[in-house]
Amino acid sequence: MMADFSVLPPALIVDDEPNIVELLGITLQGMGIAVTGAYSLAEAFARLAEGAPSLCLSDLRLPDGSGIDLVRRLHALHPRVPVAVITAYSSADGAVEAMQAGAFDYMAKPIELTRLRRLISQAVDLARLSPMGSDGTQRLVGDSPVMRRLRDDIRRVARSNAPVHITGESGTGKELAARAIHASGVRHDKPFVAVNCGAIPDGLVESELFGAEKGAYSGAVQRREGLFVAANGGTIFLDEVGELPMMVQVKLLRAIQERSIRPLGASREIPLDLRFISATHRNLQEMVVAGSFRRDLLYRLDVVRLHMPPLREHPEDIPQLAEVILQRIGGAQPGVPTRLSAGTLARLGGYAFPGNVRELENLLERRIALQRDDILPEEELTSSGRVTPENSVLAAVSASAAAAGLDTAEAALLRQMLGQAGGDRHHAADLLGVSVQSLELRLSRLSLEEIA
Ligand SMILES: Nc1ncnc2c1ncn2[C@@H]1O[C@H](COP(=O)(O)OP(=O)(O)OP(=O)(O)O)[C@@H](O)[C@H]1O
Repeated sequence: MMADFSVLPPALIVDDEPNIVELLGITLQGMGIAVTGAYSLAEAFARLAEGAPSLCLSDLRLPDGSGIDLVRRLHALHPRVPVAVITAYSSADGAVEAMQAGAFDYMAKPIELTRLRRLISQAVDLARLSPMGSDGTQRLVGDSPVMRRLRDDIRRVARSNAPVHITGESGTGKELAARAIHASGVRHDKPFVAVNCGAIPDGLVESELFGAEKGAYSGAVQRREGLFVAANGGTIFLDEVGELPMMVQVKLLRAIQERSIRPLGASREIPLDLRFISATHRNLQEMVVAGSFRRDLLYRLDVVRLHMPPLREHPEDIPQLAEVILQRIGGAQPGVPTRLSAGTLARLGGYAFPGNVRELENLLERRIALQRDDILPEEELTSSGRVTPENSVLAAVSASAAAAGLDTAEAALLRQMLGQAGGDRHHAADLLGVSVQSLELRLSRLSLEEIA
């Protein structure tokens, strides 16, 4: 779809080399975007004071300072204005710092026109993305403060091409988060390719990822496109990236730096326009120290970090998660309960879930497969997962509320259960395992009658 750029304010181009300002200006104008130029940091600051540009392209090295200061200033003044930096060719030095400061992307000199046009189109798409992004975070269930913050972080990082590294225990939703980043950004209509780096035999990783020409190695009976090329234009999600063999780590580093790959046995490079998202449940810093993961690769992958909290740190999300999962897996089967009783929820809340949300899913799937009611027998919650009272569900309803006193904790629990019951007192009483009269008495004692 051809965008209508005419309604945008001018783009700001900052470079001390007039011919670069001219080249960028001509390209932008050719795409229908008005431009304004600045030849120093001071001049750029003066332009910003006049108003927000639609987007900004700036050299990193300016005569009176660093383009990173401009990125910071722009990000602070107008956080939704996309800014990209132009780096010196050899090393793309400063690119990682610029993206950490808020640049959505970078481009190395000498400037390649096809790439410049793509960068500008992405910047325009970003400038037009609604404040909340095209929201791909709905599938990440949970209203706890950590989950809300996570969804905000995802929407924020979705407005950039910077590589994201997702850490977190197994089953915490790292892949779900990667998909949400992709779905919330300007690449949402392009491919998302997930690769489990640990699941590919060492000898095949290179050809699987980068592709191979027919006959490139013994056994290569036909040409292989490779997953990077399959994902081109979109996002590649490298799960368990710590499992990559050293030789492939070198090639991955090159692919990120050069933005191109050469399939095995091929004579030419293929240009790449990819967003990299990686994940691991291992400690890559430790692997770097142990010599099994390249420090320079970690530096390139870990530009923006997202951490997925283990389920035991937000047990207050268990009821909602259970409901969504039950609806998803049991929705088609008549008679399958889509809510759990208060007793079951309390037992689940007292469990540490070493396998996190995936374990909760498995547990609920088993219940449905066995066609049992929603009672989870003690023996299913293995002793390894048992937790201490301080992170049980009742404590977790609101640890801070509990600290403020018993009444506050009770009020928080009543609010939560009424919320879950959609305001239905009978249902809420069921969830709590008390009579409606008892629930009403408690509500009245705590002056909460109005919330139901
Ligand atoms: N917040 C959440 N809301 C809804 N479903 C979730 C949430 N977190 C995880 N899940 C579900 O739990 C399962 C495991 O999630 P996912 O595969 O993304 O975890 P992971 O961290 O990538 O696991 P691993 O490290 O084992 O690859 C998936 O079915 C996913 O849909």
